[in-house]
Parts: sequence; structure tokens; C-alpha cells
Amino acid sequence: MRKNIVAGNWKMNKNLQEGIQLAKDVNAILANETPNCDVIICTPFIHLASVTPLVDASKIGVGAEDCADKESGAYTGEVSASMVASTGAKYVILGHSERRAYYHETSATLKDKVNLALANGLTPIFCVGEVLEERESNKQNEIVKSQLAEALFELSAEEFGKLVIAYEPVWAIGTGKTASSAQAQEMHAFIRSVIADKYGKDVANNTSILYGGSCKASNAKELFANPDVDGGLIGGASLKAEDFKGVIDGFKA
Ligand SMILES: O=C[C@H](O)COP(=O)(O)O
Repeated sequence: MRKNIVAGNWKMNKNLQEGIQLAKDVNAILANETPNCDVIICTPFIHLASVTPLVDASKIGVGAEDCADKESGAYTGEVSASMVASTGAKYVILGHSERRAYYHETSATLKDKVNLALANGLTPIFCVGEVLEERESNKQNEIVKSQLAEALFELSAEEFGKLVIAYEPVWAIGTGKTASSAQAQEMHAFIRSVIADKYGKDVANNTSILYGGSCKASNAKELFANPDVDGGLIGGASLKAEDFKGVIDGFKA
């Protein structure tokens, strides 16, 4: 059965010392309890090698926020999936809307990134989501379906089964505007149906689908109570251990 997951995405925040402190704080705040979900922190590349050995790997997974679409070679400034894996990181966020919008990442690029991540034993947290204009013209299902199909649907069922999907309506990211619980459930159920049509019900039912976009302690419980919302991909509220813990507690009874 699929897992419940709360994953933090630090984005371009925290210098190395601050990142180490935040990882220690998250580790400490979870030390005396067993969260009711898998917990992941996705950090800037430069933090990975320092942060991975600091956290209790039985409770906290570490991930990168991106990786290159090439295996190795003369690609100045890029960081490969194998480099990420060599730090002990287990996850990588791919296709975040900020990468799509500001760095012009296309489905073709993302397909290569997903393949390289899987080949290097990383679990991709693959992001999809529509912009406000698309939501207002009721095109959100069409957009999300094509984002999934274009980048992922050449994978085998076994490969697809290794992915985590994150639905992040772009209009809700960092804006304080959260999708309503009903909007989140509706889209997550739609995503699961698209996966079921392509890979069958078992794969769909075993795929964790996270919600991202202004998710925080005050709304996590309501969002996570939806049958098809399996957790969150958390930006702003992952930057302080207490705030992040508040989101994780969204899974408490
Ligand atoms: O990856 C995380 C998302 O972009 C959500 O960011 P946010 O929680 O700051 O809205």
C-alpha cells in the first residue's frame, strides 16, 4: 500500500551552516517519536553530503531539488544523479514548477532526468501542476495529464511504481493561497485515475501523491484527511523545524 509522506523543499534558502542547523533541528524534534509518515528533507546540492549523515536515516530521508539531464561530462555547473546518490541522498525533486518556469525545463528534459534518477537508485518526486490562467479556463486536468504522459508514460509499470508524484497548483505556491481541500482531492483522484488508465489500478493505488502549495500546520490535517492526498511537498513551512513538525503532525490522529 502507498506511503504517507511529508517532504520539505528548502529551495534556495539556508547557507551551509544554517542548513546543517536546520537538519539537526528536524532530527531533534523527531527524536522522541515515530511520525505517522515518511519524512524527507530536500536541500540545495551543497548541503547534501553534510546533512545526510546528520539525520536518523530510519526516520528522515534526504533528497536533492533537481539533477542534471546528462550522465556526466562537460556540463559546467550541473550536478548529476550519480553525484546526488553518492552523497547518500535517496530522493530528487524533478519538474518543480520553478524549474519549468525559470529554467525552461521541458517534458523531454524531464524524461531524461527521471531516467537518470531511477538508474542511479534515486526516487524522483515528480511535480505537476497548472498555472492560474489554466485553472481559470478549466484546463487543469488536461495540463496535468499531459505533464504526466509526456515525461513519464514511457516508463515501465515497474519503473513508474518507484515514483512519488507531487501536485502543486502553481497559483498556490508561496502565495498563501492553498487549494481547497476539495480541489486537492479532486485533482489527486484525477491523477490516480490517469495512472490507473495507463498502468492499472494496483500501480495507481500504490503511488503516493503529495499536495504542495502553501501547505502548513494549520491546513495540513484537513488536506491529508482526503483519501487521495498522501502527504505534502512543503516549501516555506519546511524552513523551521517547529513549522515542519506541525505539518508532519497533520498525520496525527
Ligand atoms: O515544493 C514546494 C512547493 O513549491 C510549495 O511551496 P510553499 O509551501 O512555500 O507554497
